[in-house]
Amino acid sequence: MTDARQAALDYHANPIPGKLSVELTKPTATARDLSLAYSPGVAEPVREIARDPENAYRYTGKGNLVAVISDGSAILGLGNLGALASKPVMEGKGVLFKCFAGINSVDIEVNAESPQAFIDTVARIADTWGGINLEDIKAPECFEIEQALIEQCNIPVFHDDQHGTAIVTAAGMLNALDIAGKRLEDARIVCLGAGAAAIACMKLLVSCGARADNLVMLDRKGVIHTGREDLNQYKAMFAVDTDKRTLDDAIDGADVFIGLSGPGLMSADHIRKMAANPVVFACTNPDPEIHPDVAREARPDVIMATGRSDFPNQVNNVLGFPFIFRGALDVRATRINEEMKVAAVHALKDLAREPVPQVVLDAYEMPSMSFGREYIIPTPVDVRLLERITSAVAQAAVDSGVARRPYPSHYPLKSIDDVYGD
Ligand SMILES: NC(=O)C1=CN([C@@H]2O[C@H](COP(=O)(O)OP(=O)(O)OC[C@H]3O[C@@H](n4cnc5c(N)ncnc54)[C@H](OP(=O)(O)O)[C@@H]3O)[C@@H](O)[C@H]2O)C=CC1
Ligand SMILES: CC(=O)C(=O)O
Ligand SMILES: [Mg+2]
Repeated sequence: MTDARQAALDYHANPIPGKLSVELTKPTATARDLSLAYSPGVAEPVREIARDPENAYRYTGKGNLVAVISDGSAILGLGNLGALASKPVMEGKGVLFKCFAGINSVDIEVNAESPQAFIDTVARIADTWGGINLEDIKAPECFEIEQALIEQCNIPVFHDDQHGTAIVTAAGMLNALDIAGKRLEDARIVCLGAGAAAIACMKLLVSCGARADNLVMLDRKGVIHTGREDLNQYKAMFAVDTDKRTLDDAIDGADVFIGLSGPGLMSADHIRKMAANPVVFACTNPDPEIHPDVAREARPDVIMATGRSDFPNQVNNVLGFPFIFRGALDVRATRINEEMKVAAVHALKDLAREPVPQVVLDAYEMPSMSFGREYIIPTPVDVRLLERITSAVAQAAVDSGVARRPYPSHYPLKSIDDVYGD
């Protein structure tokens, strides 16, 4: 067993199994405490919530509680390994919710025999939460599942692999192309993968200015072109009239490669065929489409990102979902709409251009970091993400009419200790 593998297993096993626990927020030491926390006192908030369901936000943890729900059908880039095997990732998302945005979460792994069974299961427990983060559910089922749950729930339902990934990818891409001296409108883009993350990323890039006819998407069978008869409706939106059939064909002269597919699928020869200053986002986790060292050796002019924490430029939805949910919860948004997503893109993109605080340099053991090839996007430990993205998302929710509460008077948030306000 490698040292890294053993270290990861030890981290999860010791000193107690798992990465999350539940904490108490009220005193429980005395008979009086217990009579308030449980019988008879607990009956009072029960009656209040039965009278008006909105009181659940006042008397329970609902307003700061997000369910992280998966069926384990697309766990990272590891594939369909089943609901239970997804639990370490879902606990991990809970860790990130808590440490970066002060949000409590519960992970729920659902064994569902069909998308409808999954939808029914989640819809029946939806009132418990302030929001629902769907995670690692494969395409195309994820699209139907998310849409149905958005329609059935009056809390935000957000498939992180789609929208969290798209927001972070768009922010990183706008910055990377700027550094490369190119415009999104002109960029020739190749996207390897045509699933949850890829479809959502390409949709958002198009709405940010990328031209659909400059974009080639590939799945396991190759280029998605208009001559194919095996395309589902989501892939068909990206079918182009082209004689290119393989990654080798498509990558020739491309400005951008985005990998949301599987490990090791891009070669040094592929990257050598790209245009000057190629932008390569090899975002499959844990092992990217091409290792950054291989990419840099083949193309010293590459602007390279991965989904991992151990290389520069981590393009990963961790930069999005904790802060997006924070903003949505704090204005009690009924949904996370396009305006909120676009606001998050710009907040994230703009923050990368500001000086990096010493605490971030210390966390990354770097003498310096500044906007450029090796720093196209902020790091997840940057506490300013909490301030900037959360404020932008909350404001967009208010402006677009999906907020049920006004813009929070305790914003901007400077730390997770401030999330409950005064
Ligand atoms: N960095 C980040 O923040 C994120 C990264 N990801 C990564 O993106 C990847 C996809 O996740 P997700 O979209 O949720 O999963 P899905 O199962 O929805 O989609 C996977 C897609 O990858 C394609 N694919 C798989 N193997 C190959 C191959 N050999 N050649 C071409 N295409 C291939 C599949 O093709 P087909 O349709 O033919 O089956 C499918 O379109 C994962 O590796 C995941 O780790 C996902 C979310 C966030
Ligand atoms: C980061 C993430 O959500 C994924 O790889 O699936
Ligand atoms: Mg995921």
